[in-house]
Amino acid sequence: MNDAARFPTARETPVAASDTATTRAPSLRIDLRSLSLSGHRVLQPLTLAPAPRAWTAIVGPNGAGKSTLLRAITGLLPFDGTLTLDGRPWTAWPAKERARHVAWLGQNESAAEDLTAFDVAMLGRLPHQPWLAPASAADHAAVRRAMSQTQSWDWRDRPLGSLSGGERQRVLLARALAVQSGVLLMDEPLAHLDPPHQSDWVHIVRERVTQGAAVVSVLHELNVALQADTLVVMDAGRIVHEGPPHAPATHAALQRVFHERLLILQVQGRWIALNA
Ligand SMILES: Nc1ncnc2c1ncn2[C@@H]1O[C@H](COP(=O)(O)OP(=O)(O)OP(=O)(O)O)[C@@H](O)[C@H]1O
Repeated sequence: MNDAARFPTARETPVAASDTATTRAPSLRIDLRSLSLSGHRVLQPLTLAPAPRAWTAIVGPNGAGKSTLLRAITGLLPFDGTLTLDGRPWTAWPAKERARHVAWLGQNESAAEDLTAFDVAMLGRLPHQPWLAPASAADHAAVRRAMSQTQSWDWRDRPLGSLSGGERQRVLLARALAVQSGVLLMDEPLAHLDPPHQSDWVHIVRERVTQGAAVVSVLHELNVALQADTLVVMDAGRIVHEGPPHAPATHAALQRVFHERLLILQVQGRWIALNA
């Protein structure tokens, strides 16, 4: 029996009382003048302020600067400009408090391969735990909930290094969800996920957004990105368009940055992009 047969899908996961609680998304904002890596200017002037109760998808061609922007807005890369959380400079926040507000799932993240999947997901609770204190009942409940949502609870006792690419990604996603933060930033979260788990991911994002969170994801899967509330289209280190997925201007921007190599169609009420 596979794990999907033993565990409820994200859609079916029972909603615990704590999951219905409203999340307050602090306002995160980056005003960037420039960002250079190894002497090469990678990002041009831009501003991004992800809205609460909304899912923002960042899309664009390879090398456009999507991952760099996401790492900058997570405070992981120095740049010329300002980064604020609730109007207060990023660096003025105590790191632990900041980490309770903003959770991050990086691209191809490395993690301690010999830790169990459960312990990896529990790392998401560190910002909630006093120094050297054991995990609380609330920590256990948050981890169980996150691992059930991503259908990774089945492997909780297995070392991370023994999991397949998709299984590992679902554990790392559980770690980010377990933070229960108001802002959730994810770089290529669908990497290695099969189509049903991609759909589950969309459902999880929708649930977090309904609760009040601001979710930002860098995505190569345009068909998934077209389900977001807002698309941020990047090209050559710039944000060239920001708009809803149904807007003709958004479709035109996508066509421009992908050199008219797309067919953007509406099928059964949903926008999809085919390679042309
Ligand atoms: N350490 C580095 N030194 C110099 N240039 C870098 C460095 N890291 C990234 N770059 C360059 O910065 C640009 C933006 O990279 P980034 O990874 O942000 O793009 P991306 O839009 O996420 O691309 P992809 O879709 O291929 O993942 C690319 O041209 C890349 O080659």
